[in-house]
Amino acid sequence: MEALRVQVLAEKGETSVPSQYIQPPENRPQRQNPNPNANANVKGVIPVIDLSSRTNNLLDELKKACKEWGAFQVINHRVPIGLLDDMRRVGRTFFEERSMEEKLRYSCDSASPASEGYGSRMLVASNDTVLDWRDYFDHHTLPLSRRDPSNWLESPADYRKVVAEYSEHMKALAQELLGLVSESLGLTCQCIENVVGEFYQNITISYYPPCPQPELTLGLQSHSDMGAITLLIQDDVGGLEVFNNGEWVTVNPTSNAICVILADQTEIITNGEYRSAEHRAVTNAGRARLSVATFHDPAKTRQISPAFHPPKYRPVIYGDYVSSWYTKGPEGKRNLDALLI
Ligand SMILES: O=C(O)CCC(=O)C(=O)O
Ligand SMILES: [Fe+2]
Repeated sequence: MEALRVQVLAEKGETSVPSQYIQPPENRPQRQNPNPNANANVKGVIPVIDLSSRTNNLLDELKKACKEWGAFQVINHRVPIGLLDDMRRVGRTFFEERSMEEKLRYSCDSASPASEGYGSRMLVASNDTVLDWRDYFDHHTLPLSRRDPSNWLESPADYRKVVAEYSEHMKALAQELLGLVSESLGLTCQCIENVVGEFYQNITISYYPPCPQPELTLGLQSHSDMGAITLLIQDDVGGLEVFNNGEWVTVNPTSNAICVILADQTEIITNGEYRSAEHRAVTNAGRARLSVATFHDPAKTRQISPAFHPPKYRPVIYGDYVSSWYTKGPEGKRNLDALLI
């Protein structure tokens, strides 16, 4: 069980998924509307923000996106597109070009949550949670004191260099975005970053093998991210969905865009002015999908509290928040709601 990876199941060529992967009916993805245009009229489209437009409009657009969605895509973000492609390329070689024996040498410690390496289960705790149709490789990238590139792949030859460069660019973009988010609320540019403190950054490559029963499964169950801000890139397959206005809306895969997902600590710091985005990944029967999520979190010892008065959330030590998330599971947003005053 420990070593079980979704990719192994997928490669067996079964026509049905094991029962642990079957979602209860209320969580199953809706069947796609056969007419995509009909969908577009009803559903919103996740906002796309051009970061090169340094006008007042930018802050207005950002404010609207954060308020209505808690997620948006950015373009013209100054992260080299070649680096996004490189990150996808080196990540894909791990899943598609290494033998299972080789891959398992990088297994994460399944007994401790969020440990670095190759894994499949987001949660350690209970036996009765439905499993995600996903494998992943997690890298601890920042602060440098927790970075040990010897835990990362050695090949392709540029793997570690790409991850290190990608980490740096994502950190800079996360800082820029938290600055803009702060300003859009009339706070000083540094405000949110000052509450978060030094970034604890993880880069997680997720790999969703084709699934024989996509209508019964989820690649990743509905959740909001725990930390401050997540920056995500995906390939051209698509599968990331954001919950908005009672509906699950697909984030269009755009190879040069970066998807920004506000996470729970940003909701607390903004005193609920901006909500963290509930999102999930759906599977498909045809093609494997790859995404790379870069999480920016506070230190476990950091106390997070709202930057506005009167506060609507109780202060929380980030490490306590994480423990409760791993114990209770991410379903809905009950960890965050528990802090509401
Ligand atoms: O693969 C995706 O698109 C979603 C990944 C994600 O939400 C996560 O790792 O927290
Ligand atoms: Fe997420």
